[in-house]
Amino acid sequence: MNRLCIDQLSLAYQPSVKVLDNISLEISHGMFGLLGPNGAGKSSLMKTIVGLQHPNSGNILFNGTDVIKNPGYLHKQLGFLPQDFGVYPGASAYQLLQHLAVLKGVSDSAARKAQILYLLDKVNLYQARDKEVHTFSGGMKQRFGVAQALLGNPQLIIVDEPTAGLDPEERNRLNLLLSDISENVVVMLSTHLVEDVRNLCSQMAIIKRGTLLATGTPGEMIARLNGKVWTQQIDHRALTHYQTTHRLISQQLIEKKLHITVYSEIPPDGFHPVTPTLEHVYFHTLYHESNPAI
Ligand SMILES: Nc1ncnc2c1ncn2[C@@H]1O[C@H](COP(=O)(O)OP(=O)(O)OP(=O)(O)O)[C@@H](O)[C@H]1O
Repeated sequence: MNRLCIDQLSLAYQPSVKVLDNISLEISHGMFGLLGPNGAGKSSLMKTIVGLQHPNSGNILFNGTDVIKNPGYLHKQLGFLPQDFGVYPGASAYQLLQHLAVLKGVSDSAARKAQILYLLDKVNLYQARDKEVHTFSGGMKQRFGVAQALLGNPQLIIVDEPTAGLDPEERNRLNLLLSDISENVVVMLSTHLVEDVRNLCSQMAIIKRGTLLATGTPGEMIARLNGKVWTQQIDHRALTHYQTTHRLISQQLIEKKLHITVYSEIPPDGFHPVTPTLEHVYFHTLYHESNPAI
């Protein structure tokens, strides 16, 4: 079984500005979802794991081997899709994958060809295999990026917002592919789509300003909110009042009427209970777990 252990990892791009602050995570095979708002440190964590950033302190072990000291050990087993994935002009999808597969050590030419065609089919680019990648649409480039990350049967796959910019059909296709692959390998993905984490991930973490706020299985994290989420339709002029007197999780307009959802351990006056969702967990964690003032 593959296992990634991150132990007390800290990173600062500039002295005294910590982008990752003492992060510890134990991740086994399956899909691991990393949720957090813009600037939380998701990409920085991923870049540090793959060796593109050197941490200020802490350890990263993959299957027991220290990958900060032995980056070569991880690179042989790693597939990575960065957020800003660039491509060389002039090369077709097939040629570029061929080149990248050789770099990844897929030395048998028949196996290499079979794997490239399989992946092109899986990411729905088989018909476009002879087109130059730099002419692809944003969504096609993203799908190409996922294909290159899967070359060479990696044991650790790290994908930074893999479905960003994809239409719903392509998003589903990629999610299914990643889910299939994650049966035996570790797939870490960052996303802003709470729904994707709920549907796909067996483990997850929420980070904010470089700090780990919560980790667990989506089911466990939702269960912790059972009986503690309440909703009510309110007059929009009363919103400020509720913001100061209740732990607001979300506000939503439904047919032009303002509905608020709050966290409370006892039934608040005028509210009725709702079944908690991962979105409630996410916003409750972001707004209240790091600042349980009210
Ligand atoms: N190379 C860098 N030099 C200096 N600061 C950086 C660098 N890269 C990221 N940062 C800062 O580190 C913090 C975390 O950024 P990061 O890109 O890791 O967040 P993120 O959670 O991936 O955000 P997003 O969801 O917007 O992609 C931000 O404040 C960002 O400005």
